[in-house]
Amino acid sequence: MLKLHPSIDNGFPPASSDFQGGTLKCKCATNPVTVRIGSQTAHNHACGCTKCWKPDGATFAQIAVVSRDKVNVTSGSEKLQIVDPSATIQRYACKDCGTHMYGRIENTKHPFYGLDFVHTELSDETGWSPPEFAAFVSSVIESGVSPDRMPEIRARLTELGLQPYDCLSPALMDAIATHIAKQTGALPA
Ligand SMILES: N[C@@H](CCC(=O)N[C@@H](CS)C(=O)NCC(=O)O)C(=O)O
Ligand SMILES: [Zn+2]
Ligand SMILES: [Zn+2]
Repeated sequence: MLKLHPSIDNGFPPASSDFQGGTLKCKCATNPVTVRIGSQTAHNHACGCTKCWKPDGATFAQIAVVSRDKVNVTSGSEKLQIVDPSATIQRYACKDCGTHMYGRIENTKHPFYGLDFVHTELSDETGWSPPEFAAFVSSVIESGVSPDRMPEIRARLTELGLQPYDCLSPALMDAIATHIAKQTGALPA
């Protein structure tokens, strides 16, 4: 059976109204890193890229955004390290178990500056915004998935209601391009 992601394979519940967030916990049995997320997330999606953290056995990551001022490390901060300081998204991972706890953009000109990237399946709470689409689908090949399996993977994502894209969704790509056009002057600010 094709395994995309444990929070996706069996379908997913809708978001709870008035959901106020929850606490993400890494996979360490003792002294886990915990991160409090103080609001609902947005733009949750499956990501097939090689950089996003995936649970054991998963083909895709599941990742959402939340305002960076709603993200607070509540324990184990000494165990966090940035996976790749040169990446646009600085992913803070637990150095003991490898789980990515949040990703942050420090470039103030980046279209997504102010938003952190989080994996809400690391929380025990239910009610988080469900995935809406699948991004960077072709990139799973870079993790070793045979290209022959791509039709099956795209069909399954579509069946689950997650439209597959090979970059981000058109709405997010349009938002990025609009932000850049306003910076360059191609569109009025
Ligand atoms: N094909 C590449 C795509 C990587 C990529 O561009 N990932 C996207 C989605 S998470 C991104 O925005 N990356 C920025 C970053 O990793 O800093 C891979 O799989 O490594
Ligand atoms: Zn850990
Ligand atoms: Zn990714």
